[in-house]
Amino acid sequence: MPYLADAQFPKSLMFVSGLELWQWVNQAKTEARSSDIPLAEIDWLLQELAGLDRLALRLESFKDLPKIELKLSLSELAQLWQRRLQERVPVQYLTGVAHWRHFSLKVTPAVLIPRPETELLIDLAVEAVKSYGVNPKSHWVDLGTGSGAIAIGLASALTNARVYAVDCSSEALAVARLNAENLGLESRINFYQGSWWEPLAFLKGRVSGMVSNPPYIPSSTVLTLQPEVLKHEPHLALDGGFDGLECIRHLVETAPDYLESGGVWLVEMMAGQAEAVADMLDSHGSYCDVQIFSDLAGIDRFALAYRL
Ligand SMILES: C[S@@+](CC[C@H](N)C(=O)[O-])C[C@H]1O[C@@H](n2cnc3c(N)ncnc32)[C@H](O)[C@@H]1O
Repeated sequence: MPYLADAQFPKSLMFVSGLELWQWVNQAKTEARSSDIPLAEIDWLLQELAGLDRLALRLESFKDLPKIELKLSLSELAQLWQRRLQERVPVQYLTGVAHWRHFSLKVTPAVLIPRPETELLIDLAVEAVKSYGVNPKSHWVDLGTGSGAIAIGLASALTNARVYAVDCSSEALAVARLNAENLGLESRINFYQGSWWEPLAFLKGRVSGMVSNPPYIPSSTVLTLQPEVLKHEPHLALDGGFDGLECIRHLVETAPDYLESGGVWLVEMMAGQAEAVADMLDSHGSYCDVQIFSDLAGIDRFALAYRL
């Protein structure tokens, strides 16, 4: 069976009894425990595919329902679950949906599954606008947009901004465009295929904010990642070259040509990279007020600076 996201949903929905589904859930929980997969992932599957809410899943109250609508048959659900167990396919690729901030985003294996820590980039951008008087109205860019998560977050939070989203992958851009359309934000975001700033020459000197979650994992570390990431997420989204910093270094070098004075440079990075990134920004000569912010786990995760 392909990813659910690739499959056509059947024209008529499938029905199972609450008891049948509950029995399947119990078996799936046993399998999850022995495969070291969080039990919450079964809930995610059923929230998407059976329309059950978290409370019904936690209290198992769905067990008493005479019939539950599924988006696929019970045997297809079991097949999807086997792909999770055996091939270690992330559940978001199986359902085709990832929840990020208050958005439901389509995801396919062409895009990185947007991570919870990345959500904070939007708050940092909003804070920069409020506290440092960065222009909220003009041009903001999301370089390496993937699913479009950051561009969508910026367009939604900075209601007067125009957002320019770039990715070198045409497949990723197709997903990002669809997400923007589904959320009614397509008129606020322009999408470009190309490498980093290269398609945005017309914005030189006029950008208020650059936000990016570039590939930042050292090439040799990529090969050691858990199978969910290594086997299923796009390497183009992960591999940051020999020291993991190749893309970030490029963004430090190139952004000054595009940012207006006072414009913000904001990037996500990996644990252990903060000092090197702060040094690059400090020693470049085009930035001021270099700051490092941590994520909710206390890891130094974001670097922010302003164009002099
Ligand atoms: C870590 S992912 C981030 C995706 C998304 N912004 C997010 O935060 O979930 C990095 C993205 O950068 C893109 N990318 C890699 N090299 C690039 C390049 N030279 N120019 C533009 N985008 C690039 C990848 O295709 C991928 O979508």
